[in-house]
Amino acid sequence: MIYLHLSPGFAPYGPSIPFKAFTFNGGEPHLKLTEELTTTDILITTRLNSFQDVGLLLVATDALRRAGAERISLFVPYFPGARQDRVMIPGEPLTVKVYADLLNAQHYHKITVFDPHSDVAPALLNSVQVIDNHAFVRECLDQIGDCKLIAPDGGALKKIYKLSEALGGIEVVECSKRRDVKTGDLSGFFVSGPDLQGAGCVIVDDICDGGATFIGLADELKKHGAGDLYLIVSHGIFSKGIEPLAAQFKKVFTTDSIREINHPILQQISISTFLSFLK
Ligand SMILES: O=P(O)(O)OC[C@H]1O[C@H](OP(=O)(O)OP(=O)(O)O)[C@H](O)[C@@H]1O
Repeated sequence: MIYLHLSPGFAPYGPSIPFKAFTFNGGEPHLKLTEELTTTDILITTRLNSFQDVGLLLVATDALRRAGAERISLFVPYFPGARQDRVMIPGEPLTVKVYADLLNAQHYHKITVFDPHSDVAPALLNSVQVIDNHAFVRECLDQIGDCKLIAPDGGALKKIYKLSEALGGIEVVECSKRRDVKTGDLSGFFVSGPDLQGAGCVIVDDICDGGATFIGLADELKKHGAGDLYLIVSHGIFSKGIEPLAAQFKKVFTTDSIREINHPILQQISISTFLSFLK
């Protein structure tokens, strides 16, 4: 197997098939393979953060097939549109299915995703492989030490209990929040259970976007007597930057699945660390 690393600097497991990518003046993505393929078994790695990224992936897949590739797999750790996995308001799209249909139409041998937001994307994809967040969280906890695992909302409960079991039964504290369907605003953070008595607390979740979920919950955890607070998120969008999180958390851990970002309280662990199956 050889790799085609479509996102520069991302997931460099081995040398990439050489190519030149550029955008035409009209905005269309374009790509040209600059050497003949030495094998027909290819793994494409890419971030898919925009339709431009998807466009490049589709033309790259076509170029590979025309150059003789027979078995093409895809590694896309952050699956796009994953949070629009249900239609809450009439008139909205089911975005996760739009992306899944586009990728399924490419007939990839296997599509590998990392810690998807819900079961919906994996259920929609043909030949999918899901990598859970266990190895990633274990590596972060090795640096944090004793702590309680915080499940930020009802949607995270199933995953966090599985994680706790995989990590030897770390105590889970269940929390909840309310998100307004129309505005997306958050309210009503709730921490269950007795006073936390200064215990270190680690919120584990799949995505940090603006961070309101975690900042609101951090306030509530402190009111419940939490000690040092940590945040572990598989996919760091950080659309409002790290600074608001820095006021609440001693350290934030994430991967480079979406982008690279530098901040003194942020530790980014390369996604490639957890992908032994690719070697
Ligand atoms: O950083 P933020 O902007 O606060 O967003 C992060 C939160 O958003 C996602 O959940 P979401 O609220 O969409 O969960 P749901 O799918 O259960 O509604 C994600 O799993 C986080 O919990």
